[in-house]
Amino acid sequence: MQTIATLGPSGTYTEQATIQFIHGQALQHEIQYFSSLLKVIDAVGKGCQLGVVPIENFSEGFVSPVLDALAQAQLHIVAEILLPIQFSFVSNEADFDAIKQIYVQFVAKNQCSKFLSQFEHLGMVQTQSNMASLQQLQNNLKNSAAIVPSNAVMTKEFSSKVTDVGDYPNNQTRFVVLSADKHFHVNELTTKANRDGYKTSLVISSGNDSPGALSQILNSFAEHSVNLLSIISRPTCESFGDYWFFIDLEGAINNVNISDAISKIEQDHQVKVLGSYTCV
Ligand SMILES: O=C(O)C(=O)C[C@]1(C(=O)O)C=C[C@@H](O)C=C1
Repeated sequence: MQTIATLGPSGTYTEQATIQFIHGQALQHEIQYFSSLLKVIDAVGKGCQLGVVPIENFSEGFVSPVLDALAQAQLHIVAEILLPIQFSFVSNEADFDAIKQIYVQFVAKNQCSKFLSQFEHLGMVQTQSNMASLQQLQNNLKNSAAIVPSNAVMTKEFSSKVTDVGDYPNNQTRFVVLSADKHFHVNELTTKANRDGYKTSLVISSGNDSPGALSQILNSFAEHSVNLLSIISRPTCESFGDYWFFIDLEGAINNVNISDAISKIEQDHQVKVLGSYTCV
């Protein structure tokens, strides 16, 4: 049976996105759990045919370790999934003064920064996944608390529960489905393709540091009437001043304006197409 890699233990938002994808596409894939997002990415095309990872949170921005891994990996984004995210704070200490440590996933931490600011003086134990935060709390209940997905805990499981501790009420995270095979078929009849349209994600190397390098890239898109949805830079970690530009464009790669703009940019820069996909 084919497998799809996701972030474990079971109960993460990434698993929820994975299940939504499997059901929406009527796939028979078995879910395989990994303890970190990098391990999920690493498994795609090796043990697992597909993988799902979060790429951007509505307030926190892009998930940097995922971008960095995608710049290097030979993988393709074949679909995107958007999920509402809500966190709760749970503990068996009724008195908050008794809490000495809080387990929280590294991306979730910044999505709950206002609520967590009252515990600034405490040790935050950063975890790799929201369900790892819950498991660590269950293994070490005394003087501890955790930030967990609201739907992961029963109402009476902990004596203290504060629901909806995120900074923004309409918090959302965007997840991407990765495949080693760029022709992996996503069934568009079951997608919202017609409503939301295609998006194309690129990684462009900044190349030789020269005046106007970035504006040259942006001008190529403007000249071809291509709408940019987002742009973010990440260090390549090869030398100072060397960056990857991650760019999301509105439209599919087979749109002639997009392919012409990319061909022009390729004259001076290395361009990698991460994928052309819709929200499913
Ligand atoms: O899937 C989960 O529950 C995770 O722990 C991962 C993750 C992420 O890294 O973005 C997923 C969604 C939320 O934005 C916070 C955490």
